[in-house]
Amino acid sequence: MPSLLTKTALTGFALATFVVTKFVIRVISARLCLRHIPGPTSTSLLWGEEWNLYHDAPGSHYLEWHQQFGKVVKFRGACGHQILSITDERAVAFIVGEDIYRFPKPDGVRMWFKKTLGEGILWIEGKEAHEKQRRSLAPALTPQSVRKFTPIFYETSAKLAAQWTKILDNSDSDEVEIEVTNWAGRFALDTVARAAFSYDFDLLSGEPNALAEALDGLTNNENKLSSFYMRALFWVFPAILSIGKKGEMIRRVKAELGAIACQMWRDAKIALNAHSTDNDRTLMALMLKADAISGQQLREDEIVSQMRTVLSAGYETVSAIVAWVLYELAVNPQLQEKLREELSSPGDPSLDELNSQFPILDSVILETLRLHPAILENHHQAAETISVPLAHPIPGSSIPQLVIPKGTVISIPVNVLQMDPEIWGDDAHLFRPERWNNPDPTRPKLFAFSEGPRSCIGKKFALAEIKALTFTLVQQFSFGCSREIEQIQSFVVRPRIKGQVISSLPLTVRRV
Ligand code: HEM
Repeated sequence: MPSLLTKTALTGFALATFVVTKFVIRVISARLCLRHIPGPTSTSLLWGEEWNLYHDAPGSHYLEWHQQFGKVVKFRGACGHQILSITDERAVAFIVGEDIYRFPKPDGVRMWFKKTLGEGILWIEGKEAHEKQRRSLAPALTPQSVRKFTPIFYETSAKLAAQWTKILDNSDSDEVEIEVTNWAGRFALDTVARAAFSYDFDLLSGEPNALAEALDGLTNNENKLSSFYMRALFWVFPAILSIGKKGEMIRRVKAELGAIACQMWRDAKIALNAHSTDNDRTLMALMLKADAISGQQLREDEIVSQMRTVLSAGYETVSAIVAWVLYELAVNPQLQEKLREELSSPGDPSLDELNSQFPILDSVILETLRLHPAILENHHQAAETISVPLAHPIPGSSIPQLVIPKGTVISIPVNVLQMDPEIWGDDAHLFRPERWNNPDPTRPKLFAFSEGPRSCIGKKFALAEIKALTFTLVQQFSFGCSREIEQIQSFVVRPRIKGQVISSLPLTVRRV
């Protein structure tokens, strides 16, 4: 008679064999299903293409592959897992459109958001749960709400300009070199925190701030080996996000941001209960008000996760785009002069004026978003085996469809979509804001904010604050660049001096 121990061991063994067999069958059938998809041969058994994707110019391999293999490309990630890179316009519209909930974020990406921000809108999946969170955030980011935040955008812009004036005043020269990415980050975090819940990190006073440094350290990879391991492996082993120094940093930032958000939530709640209208200018108060009206009543932890998410989503992206706008103006002096002429009207324009009266400003920002998308890849994972329609059949086939097996990770490379010569012309790789004058209405839109039900909910907020800052800075300063600058892949795509490790953008700044 087998003992209880033997029985348990046999059951365990049978279970493990079942799980492993199921996994192997799934991997083999996925491989068979995708065997006709072209792509590069793997350069590393262990890392697949991750090493090259991480270390070479951001997005450069996606550009090469799609030029060579067409609009659907298969490549390997770490530990042999298969990734599909898709730029076919019909397939992309299908994946990010109404079917988005069948293509959730990959497990590793969700784990990252959960660990750093909590169970907010960037983490949540499922139509009903996501729509609930989106509905509660939406009233705080409507054009009317953004109008209420516009004075904050000008105040933080003026603070930044005052700091640069001080630097110039303290210099013997009428031209100084300023490291712009650091100031852009301070501007973006101060702005979003003030708009979100009237919290002033006061980073624009120029003093060091431990939380801001931790937040930056969390996502600024700066090509460290540890950041590479994390990026390469979290797809297959999401638990890697809990270990080591980075894991510790993740926990600390989450706790500190949570403490601030908690306090602000309580203050906003007191103001709401007292029917005070003073607080109506913050994103959190607008959210609470909308919830009270709808009777939805979000819990404290839900609101706190959402506030962390808003801070994080609105910080790095805006900071990167501000840096790239100033860089493009610095290396295009004639355009910078034309823009200065356009922005020469006195006083701060209203939001409506900012959005309607400055076509050069508009085109500079759109062209920057096109050539320097902050979020380079939009990642998804097929929740089930799904047949996706294609505009262009896979080479060698006539079937305008692609069957994507359950579990396959999908990457939509934004730079390839936004630099496709068939759409943007032979000069697609050049910064040419004029292409936005009278654009062809049939031309696909930018993908920098994504599209569909999960597209960026803060787009109008982001555009307004970037416009207000550009307006303020270009009126007061002129910019030049004497260094060779390249892109570096961090959480977002940042600038750095060519050949250096750390992200930075030193620009020469003068008063006008
Ligand atoms: C230039 C600046 C910005 C860019 C380029 C940008 C880009 C994006 C992109 C590409 C997504 C989709 C992400 C995905 O599908 O994985 C996204 C989502 C999101 N963004 Fe932004 N963003 C910017 C600024 C902001 C700001 C300022 C806020 C808040 C005030 C914000 C809040 C959000 C939120 C909450 C989501 C999640 C939406 C959802 O899942 O329904 N973003 N953003």
